[in-house]
Amino acid sequence: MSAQILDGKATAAQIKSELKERVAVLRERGIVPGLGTLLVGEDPGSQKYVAGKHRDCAQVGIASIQRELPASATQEEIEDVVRELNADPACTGYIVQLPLPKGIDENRVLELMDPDKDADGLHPMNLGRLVLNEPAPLPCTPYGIVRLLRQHGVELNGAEVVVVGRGVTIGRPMPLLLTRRSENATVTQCHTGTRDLSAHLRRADIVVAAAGVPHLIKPEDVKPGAAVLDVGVSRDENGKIVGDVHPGVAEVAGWLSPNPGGVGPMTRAQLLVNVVEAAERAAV
Ligand SMILES: Nc1nc2c(c(=O)[nH]1)N[C@@H](CN(C=O)c1ccc(C(=O)N[C@@H](CCC(=O)O)C(=O)O)cc1)CN2
Repeated sequence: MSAQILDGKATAAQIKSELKERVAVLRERGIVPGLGTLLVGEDPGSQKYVAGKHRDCAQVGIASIQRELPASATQEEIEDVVRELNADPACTGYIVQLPLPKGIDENRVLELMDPDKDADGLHPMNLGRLVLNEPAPLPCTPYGIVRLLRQHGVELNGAEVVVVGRGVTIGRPMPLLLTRRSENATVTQCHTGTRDLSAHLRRADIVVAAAGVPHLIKPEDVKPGAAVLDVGVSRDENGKIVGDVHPGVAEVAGWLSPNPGGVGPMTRAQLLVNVVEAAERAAV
């Protein structure tokens, strides 16, 4: 038996069509939501993701503000653009595409952002609000995953979830989201220091694989019927995506998110949700 597909492309398309209507309502009131992006360097993956975000904006009627700096940009040059986006009234929300080049203090850049314009939910103030259970823009990939699971009827309430990874965009915030009362899952966070990863994985009803290690999750590690989300992105010699999940997992899992076509489009859709919600909040 083959796993059911957690179709991120289709779910994201549905979210975008709802957002298009909400943006139209805002525009009728003279409010134009605008997403800013700051891309530093020439990483082809990051360039592709940013281009995708602006394509999505065009589809739903959100204005685009694109800022780019070379990989040689200094901390000060990057921070100057952040200050500019903070002050730009046309930019109602923005993101700094991560990772930033080596030698740049990413946390200092994130901290300098206006938390009210943080479309990624990664500003320390907004991550703190998530910890405190206060309203805040939610980190895009983790909330995209929650919506993808809900859309496909995967039960979160009481589920045993294993998150593999501890990065700032997914691994750290994912357990915070899943353990809220509204999701009510039990989460084990695993990482490169976990002694017996397979033992944890075999107990999981849901696996979120965000380690960036090609084919880390093997069929024999997965409980039959589990939902498996492949979030890892490595590239082969032709630039093709290789996920964290071995293709054989499709024969064991109950649900599987393809990669590409699973969590990536949901990350982008959730970004638009954050931009629209911020514009709606500001309009009241
Ligand atoms: N500021 C941020 N930086 C990064 C984030 C983030 O949420 N905020 N997450 C990742 C990259 N990311 C978003 O920026 C992202 C990853 C993947 C996709 C996507 O649509 N992927 C497609 C495949 C595209 C391809 O062929 O390469 C898919 O999965 O179908 C969008 C956004 C790190 N940085």
